[in-house]
Amino acid sequence: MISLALPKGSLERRALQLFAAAGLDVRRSSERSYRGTIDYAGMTRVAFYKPREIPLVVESGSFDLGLTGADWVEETGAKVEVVESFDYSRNTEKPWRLVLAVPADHLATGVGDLDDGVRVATEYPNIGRRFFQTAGRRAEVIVSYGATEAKIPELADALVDVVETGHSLRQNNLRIIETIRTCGAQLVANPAAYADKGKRGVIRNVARLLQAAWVGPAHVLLTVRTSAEHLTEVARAMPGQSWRAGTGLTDENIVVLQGVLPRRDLPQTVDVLLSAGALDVTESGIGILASNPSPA
Ligand SMILES: Nc1ncnc2c1ncn2[C@@H]1O[C@H](COP(=O)(O)OP(=O)(O)OP(=O)(O)O)[C@@H](O)[C@H]1O
Ligand SMILES: O=P(O)(O)OC[C@H]1O[C@H](OP(=O)(O)OP(=O)(O)O)[C@H](O)[C@@H]1O
Repeated sequence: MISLALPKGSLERRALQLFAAAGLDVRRSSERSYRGTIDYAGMTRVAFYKPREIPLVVESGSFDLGLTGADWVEETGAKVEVVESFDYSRNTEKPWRLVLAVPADHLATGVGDLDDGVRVATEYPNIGRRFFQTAGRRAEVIVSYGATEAKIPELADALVDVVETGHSLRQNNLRIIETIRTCGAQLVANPAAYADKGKRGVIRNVARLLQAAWVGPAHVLLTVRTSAEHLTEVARAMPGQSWRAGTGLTDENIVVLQGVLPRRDLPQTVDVLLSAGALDVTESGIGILASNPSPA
């Protein structure tokens, strides 16, 4: 029922990990195969495309759903529904940026310091032009097909490009003077498919599974044992999303509590629980964390 375009290249490895973590393993004969399958009811066709093409093939209806970069959604101006966002980049679990950069020894500290007619190399001519228009500066946009840093100084004076770690800019002696926007990976849907009741259901379920697999590992499950005597204080120290899991195997006086909390809060919460009188605290990793927005 649903066809899916997955990103080839920079966004591919983490996309495949995320789909696998959600139980939506993508099977294909080899990494060079651009067709795959996902064993999930309603997912009929899976293909790999360049992220820059995905917004357009989703807009046209060639695919119902696609995972691409927010930069290409904006650059193409494709009419698609953004269903979910995931802030990862090629190498990190953080969003990347589109920036304006100049040679390190340039005196400019912002776009306003660049001369009218400045030559700007970019793979994002629409975003680049709009940025200069909004800044009230006239720029000559030079379309680049990659290795954009190399265009300076022969073809361009500045560039608008993707920055993740900043390594490429440093290696080419360039310096950021403006951040144009931050970008993450986006799950986008064809508007007609999203309006169709059956397809929308599958799209929403896939998005929910991916989101659950995205947030799950950032959380932990705590299992806490306490004596009935310390229950009130220990329960108070439990995370917001907690429940009573049972009593001790042989000792009715032992209460077992469980709760979910962000992994970053773990050290502090363990300290507080033990100080409140907990007998022990066990932490387990979480794969999927799925919940209804408003539980009954
Ligand atoms: N470190 C990074 N370098 C390049 N692109 C990145 C990085 N992190 C995230 N991205 C995003 O990955 C996507 C790359 O898509 P694009 O269609 O431009 O393919 P590409 O230029 O051939 O690059 P690649 O094949 O390496 O993915 C873009 O949305 C881009 O912003
Ligand atoms: O900040 P960084 O971590 O260095 O990542 C950003 C760099 O990676 C991308 O280039 P890519 O390797 O995809 O080659 P390309 O320039 O030919 O697109 C992008 O165009 C930047 O050059």
